[in-house]
Amino acid sequence: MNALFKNLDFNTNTAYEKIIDNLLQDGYSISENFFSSTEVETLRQSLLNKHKENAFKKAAIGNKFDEIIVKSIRGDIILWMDETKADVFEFPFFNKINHLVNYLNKTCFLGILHKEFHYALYPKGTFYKRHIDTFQNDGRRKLSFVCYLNEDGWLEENGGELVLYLDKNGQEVEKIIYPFPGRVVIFESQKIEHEVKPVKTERLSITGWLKTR
Ligand SMILES: O=C(O)CCC(=O)C(=O)O
Ligand SMILES: [Fe+2]
Repeated sequence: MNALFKNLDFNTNTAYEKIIDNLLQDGYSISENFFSSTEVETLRQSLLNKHKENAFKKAAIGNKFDEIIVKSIRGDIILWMDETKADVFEFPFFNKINHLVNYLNKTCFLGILHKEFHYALYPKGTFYKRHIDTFQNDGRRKLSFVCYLNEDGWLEENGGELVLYLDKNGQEVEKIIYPFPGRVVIFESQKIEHEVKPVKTERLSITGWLKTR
């Protein structure tokens, strides 16, 4: 085997292959149990601990250096994560993300070089109006990633569904996705408009972006 192919030698991961197939076909993918219930529980605790320390800020429209708060557009509060300071709560999260990113880079030549993630908490009554993630003048965002950290037994009536606006042969189709714990949604940042419907119960998540150079 020559050096190039040796580098590409790795085990096929069926869950990741499904994500890739779905992304190529539909522009989005939904994975159930991407994170185990223990991992979700740990990350939820991490989020809630940091929230208790008042570390969360009102989310902004614009990138993280450009904080114009527009409540009529989004009402979540967020905290950017710092991988270099990841603690025992966050370590398994970044491990899994890096594993996925390596796989995507090896199999799809996506060239993901950067990533950014934040915790998000949507208090009761808040929402995030229809938008596209690259409106925040960050064209490097390739894939958007959301994982839900709500408690087991989250009900559809709690609201806060993510709606993806898809194009099916020139017709707009809505894909409704409930924020069930452990569920991960990945979609093409530059293509898919989406919104978070008003929540009736506090809604917890981590949102992030896989970015090219
Ligand atoms: O939490 C979600 O389901 C999506 C959040 C979102 O669209 C964003 O933060 O840009
Ligand atoms: Fe978004």
